[in-house]
Amino acid sequence: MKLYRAKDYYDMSRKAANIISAQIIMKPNCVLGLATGSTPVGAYKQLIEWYNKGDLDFSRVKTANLDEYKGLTRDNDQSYYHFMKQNLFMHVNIDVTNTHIPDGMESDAEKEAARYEEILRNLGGIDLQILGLGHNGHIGFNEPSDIFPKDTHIVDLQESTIEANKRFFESADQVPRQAYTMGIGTIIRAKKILLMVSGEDKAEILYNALCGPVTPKVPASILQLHPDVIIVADEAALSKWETN
Ligand SMILES: N[C@@H]1[C@@H](O)[C@H](O)[C@@H](COP(=O)(O)O)O[C@@H]1O
Repeated sequence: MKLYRAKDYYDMSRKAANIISAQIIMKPNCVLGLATGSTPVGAYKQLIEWYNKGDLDFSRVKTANLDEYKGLTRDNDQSYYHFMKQNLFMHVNIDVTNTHIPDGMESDAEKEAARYEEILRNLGGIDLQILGLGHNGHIGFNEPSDIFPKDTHIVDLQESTIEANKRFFESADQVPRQAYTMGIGTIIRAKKILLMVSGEDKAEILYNALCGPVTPKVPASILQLHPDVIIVADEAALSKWETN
């Protein structure tokens, strides 16, 4: 596990974008596992800037997103499909047929989970998986549980996640109660993982995830067992680390 300390959110974003760019430059047809949420937005912005300068080419890059809310149409401005379009895809030369996101409108959960796992298999595995960290230790939408879910599946979102994500919606009532997410097994099959963490509100969970026991009660703790994890966290997110 490699830990890169960043000064603040901006510095974290640039460091993470450097790691993503290196992946694209070294393997132009790489498969990127993408994340949503506020954490990776700055890194995506930086990638767009480098693309506009002619430094990056996304034409052969393939992507697979971690998760999607169940019941939101693609054009709903809170869907992760919409998020990816707005924050990255529409600004770079990526081929949309090379981008994959679970279909939130598929009501048959087993069918959607199987379809998404097959897509991931056909892509030949994820070269670099980008992750953010939920306040309860979730990665993707894998909520604290008694087991580490293996494959893509449907989840009931926990109250704390609904509460954390309501800032993107008009009210908590509008936050979907379920989502499709890659499983923990799906995530750790990625060859390399980049975990981005920013802010003091994530300090305690980051510390527990990386220094506490490996347990499905803290889903991100599984990362301790992955052979190639890079963490880019800012000083605020590392504050608990320093006092222990
Ligand atoms: N499903 C997403 C995760 O993929 C994300 O990493 C996490 C943290 O979000 P944020 O970066 O906004 O703190 O919560 C969301 O619920």
